[in-house]
Amino acid sequence: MSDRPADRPPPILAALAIEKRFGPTPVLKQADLSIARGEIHALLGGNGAGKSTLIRIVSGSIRRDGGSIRVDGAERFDPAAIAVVFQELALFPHLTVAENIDLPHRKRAFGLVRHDRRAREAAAALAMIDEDLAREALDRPAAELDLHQRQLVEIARALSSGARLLLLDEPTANLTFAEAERLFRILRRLAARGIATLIVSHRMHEIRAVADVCTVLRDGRTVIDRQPLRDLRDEAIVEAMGQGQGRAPRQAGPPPAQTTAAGATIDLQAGDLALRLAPGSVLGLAGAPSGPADLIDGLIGVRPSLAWRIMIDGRPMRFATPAHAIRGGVGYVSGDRAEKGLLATLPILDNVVAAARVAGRRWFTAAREAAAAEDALDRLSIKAPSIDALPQTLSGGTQQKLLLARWLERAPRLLVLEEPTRGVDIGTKQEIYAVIRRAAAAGTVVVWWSTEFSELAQICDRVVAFDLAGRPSGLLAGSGITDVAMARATGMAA
Ligand SMILES: Nc1ncnc2c1ncn2[C@@H]1O[C@H](COP(=O)(O)OP(=O)(O)OP(=O)(O)O)[C@@H](O)[C@H]1O
Repeated sequence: MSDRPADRPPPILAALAIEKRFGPTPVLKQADLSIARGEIHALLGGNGAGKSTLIRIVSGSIRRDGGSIRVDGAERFDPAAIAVVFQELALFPHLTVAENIDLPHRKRAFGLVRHDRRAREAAAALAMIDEDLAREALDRPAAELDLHQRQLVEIARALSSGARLLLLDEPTANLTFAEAERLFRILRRLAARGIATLIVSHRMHEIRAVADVCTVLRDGRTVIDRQPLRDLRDEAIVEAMGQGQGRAPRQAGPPPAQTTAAGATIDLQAGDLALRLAPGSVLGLAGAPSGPADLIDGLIGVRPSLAWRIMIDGRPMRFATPAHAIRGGVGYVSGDRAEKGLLATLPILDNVVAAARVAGRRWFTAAREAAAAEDALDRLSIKAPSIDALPQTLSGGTQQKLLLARWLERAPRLLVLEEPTRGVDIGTKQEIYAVIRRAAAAGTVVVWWSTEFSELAQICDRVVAFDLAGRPSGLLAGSGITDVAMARATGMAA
């Protein structure tokens, strides 16, 4: 049946002709995914292409409607062989790291609990990943670890349960530059021991840095099936995703319809560092969250900044609440879409027009709101069944685009962006950059925090770097804004 040479082992995973529909909507249409032992495999595709759905099927968390899955050539396999490494909420915070690693064994245990042996096994699993972490963290509650460390503990748990394929869905979205590098080194080390990884990422430079081969999904179908990345140029991949030149994004759209007097000058001062943001400036913020978050909170009216004095048009900027800030011409795209961004119980329409309503103190739906929302969805290529659907039915990256869509029709005086491209696909990132450039051209001052240094380097005039303690540690400008300079100034160099 197979044309595989007899001496080559079967792939660790062969998922063939996978089909899935949600209600009447087909989401996976004969998708194939095949992963060899010990390879790092990138699963690529635009927002809503079906990547997360395929991962959920392969890991057994949802059922497929069609197709077959084999692990090591067998249809019956130990589900623990394939493990999803979640980013958050997968560890019990009050249990120690060792107990968390040990948890999956408990449900299988019979007879005496061999406590010391278990502890040794947990230590060995974590040491395989990071010896320092194994030495100092095993007896600490998981709650004390940072996100990156928790992710490593989860990998250790998967390995100690017998996983031979790790599934990582956008694992670097909340990591610093150095943490992402460290994760990749670990994945490569595991690959050398025969552990395969499937990684989903929209960051092409990361994919190139870590993965060997890729599979590309487009509209639920496999359009590139397990090709070595070195044989594929970026353009070919983007084209296969359906995001090449032919897609003609509506970048050069009309100027924003409801122009809030753009053209403010903002002065920022922290200690010796003073900078003036003239209308149309794009200021990047780089570094661990605490520094950028303090400045951002001050700018959007959440609470006065501890470190920064903020003036707008020569007067101290003090908004009592975020609603006041919106009315004062401040736009904000939160990086935490679940907590601070999306109105989860309200339809897409309300999410898109939320800013306009707060600014105009309107709370009812007008026909032109629906038209504006449709237009915003169209402009950011947002794939949604209708403007009446709830945001939860959208893919992760699509939800992110929804937050930005609010500001497409307005030209705020100041637009504050927190990781607006997190989880957003390559084609749409370019559209978002175009939106930022267009807002700046209309006189909006843009302040933009991103952990993806290469995008700050592409677009910003200046970048303030923050060190790991949250203090401003450098100001970069023009050609001085490089990945390396930012990594160094933020203390995130690998
Ligand atoms: N529970 C659900 N009900 C209805 N539709 C769903 C559900 N889950 C996913 N979908 C739809 O399935 C499609 C594929 O979503 P999926 O999350 O797999 O995409 P993705 O490729 O992972 O996207 P992203 O890159 O944005 O994370 C999307 O159009 C999404 O709206």
